[in-house]
Amino acid sequence: MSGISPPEDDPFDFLFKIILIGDSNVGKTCVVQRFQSGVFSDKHQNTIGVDFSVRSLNIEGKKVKVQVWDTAGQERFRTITQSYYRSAHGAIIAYDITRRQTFESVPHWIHEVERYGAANLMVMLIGNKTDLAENRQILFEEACTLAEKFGLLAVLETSAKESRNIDEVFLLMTKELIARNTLHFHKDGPRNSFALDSRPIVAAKEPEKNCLCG
Ligand SMILES: Nc1nc2c(ncn2[C@@H]2O[C@H](COP(=O)(O)OP(=O)(O)OP(=O)(O)O)[C@@H](O)[C@H]2O)c(=O)[nH]1
Repeated sequence: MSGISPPEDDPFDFLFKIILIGDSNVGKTCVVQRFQSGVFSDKHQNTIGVDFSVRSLNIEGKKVKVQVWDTAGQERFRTITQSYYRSAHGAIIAYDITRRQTFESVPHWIHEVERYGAANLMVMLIGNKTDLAENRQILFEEACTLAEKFGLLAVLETSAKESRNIDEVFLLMTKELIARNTLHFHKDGPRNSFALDSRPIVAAKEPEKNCLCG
């Protein structure tokens, strides 16, 4: 476990905790590293327990602090990682588009979230490693069907290696969290406001690889 708490004198309008879960080796740590510092490393080291990182975003004039909890996918750390679900506002479940087994685990991760997370925890699905498209085993449409079945917020396909859709994942989640936490700003309700606000962000880079559910 590593990381530091954000300084208390660093002001922000919103603080959101997002937990990243999914099978081992799907690329969770690489996604977080790409989001936090813009780098990708081929050197692989399995996460031990949970790693913490933070990044500040400016969204529509609001300073948003995003804390990301990168969890170990390995079974032996399950008890530790489960204890982090409760305080999360959002969960991102990751699978590897080149390994069907990691996609078949997604319902298991959804059940974990339902079991250990808060009742209103927002859940998104990401299919990582799109740079390995020639080895693809899961169609994007399959992921959308699954996400709709379980009422997830959205599905995005990403590549930590090629920096595809990484910021978009966190922006999408964060914007929805802001919308849900500022209901009084949105006379049409959070869902409508969110759809209007967030679609262009995702569509800008990978129009065919995002699906907003619900
Ligand atoms: N080609 C490709 N490889 C990736 C990508 N993201 C991660 N990898 C590789 O996949 C392997 C696993 O990445 P990690 O980020 O450590 O996986 P993890 O899901 O955090 O694994 P655990 O810590 O065990 O849960 C590493 O060898 C990475 O270099 C990607 O977008 N494309």
